[in-house]
Amino acid sequence: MVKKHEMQKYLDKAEVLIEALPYIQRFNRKIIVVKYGGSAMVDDELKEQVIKDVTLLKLVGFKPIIVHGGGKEISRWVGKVGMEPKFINGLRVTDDDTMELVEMVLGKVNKNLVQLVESLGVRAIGVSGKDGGLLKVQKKLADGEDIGYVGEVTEVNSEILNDLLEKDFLPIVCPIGMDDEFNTYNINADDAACVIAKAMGAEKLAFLTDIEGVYKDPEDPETLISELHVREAKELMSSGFIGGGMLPKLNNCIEAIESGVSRVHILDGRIPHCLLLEFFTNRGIGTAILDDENTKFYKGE
Ligand SMILES: Nc1ncnc2c1ncn2[C@@H]1O[C@H](COP(=O)(O)OP(=O)(O)O)[C@@H](O)[C@H]1O
Ligand SMILES: CC(=O)N[C@@H](CCC(=O)OP(=O)(O)O)C(=O)O
Repeated sequence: MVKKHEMQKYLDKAEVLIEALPYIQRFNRKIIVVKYGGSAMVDDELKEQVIKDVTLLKLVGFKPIIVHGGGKEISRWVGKVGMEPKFINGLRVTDDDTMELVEMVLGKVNKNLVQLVESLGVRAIGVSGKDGGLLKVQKKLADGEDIGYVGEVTEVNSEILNDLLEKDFLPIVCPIGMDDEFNTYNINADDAACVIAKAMGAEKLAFLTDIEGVYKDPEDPETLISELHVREAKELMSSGFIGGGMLPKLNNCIEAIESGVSRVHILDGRIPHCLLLEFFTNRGIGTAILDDENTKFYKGE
């Protein structure tokens, strides 16, 4: 029996569940792409919380697909073997040796995520973009410069992911692909998440990262932007205040919105259960990227 003085606690829990109801209805059977990267990946406790959130999304009837990164872990291993990690415009310069390391590290990250999801009682399948020709690529240049085995996705074989979802698996995608000659390429995980969200007709694309969201000025935490229209995002990209890994991320947000993904969000993966907070409460967190025509408030619709 619930004691009288404990009743409020239980009522509060009931309130939280009721608040989630419209969101559960809205995203029921909808495809949600979660790009998982940044430091939320290197902290074991946070990692477990993120994976628990995604499995919960699956169990309440959404169709999540995880696309993971692992850039920090790759750089750690690149350093371990005595090489220096190098990036241009947020993309890793990838020579033969680096490519080998990237594939080894991302393969390990992929299976570790599969293991975590399986341990929570949800069936997961880890695939690399090589499997079944999931991600076909061509060489990607950075400002016209050749940066090695870095791929730009030219084709997504969405049939594989649709089949996995159909059979109720949670697909976990590793951002590696092959070109027409079957050479292996390293794909920025934000790029991979964006093309997959587009090809799968995802309702929502959420980028989990290691910062609160997009800042107008990254030196000033007061300038966090909670709602960013595509037009403003493009202006911001040319302002010089967007740098490093935020460049491909914001570019992909714009690309996803312009290709019809309804909801695109950058979330702080360091906040425990940020995905649940974003999906199931009235309070938006992080930065929502919005269509220019969307004049309504993101969470107030
Ligand atoms: N204007 C900006 N607002 C937010 N982050 C920015 C901005 N400019 C550069 N960044 C950097 O982008 C990083 C996020 O990109 P990245 O490290 O590639 O994340 P992930 O590994 O999650 O893909 C932040 O940690 C921050 O250092
Ligand atoms: C071409 C390129 O830059 N590939 C990325 C792939 C991993 C990644 O994107 O990881 P995060 O999302 O955790 O940064 C890299 O080698 O770091």
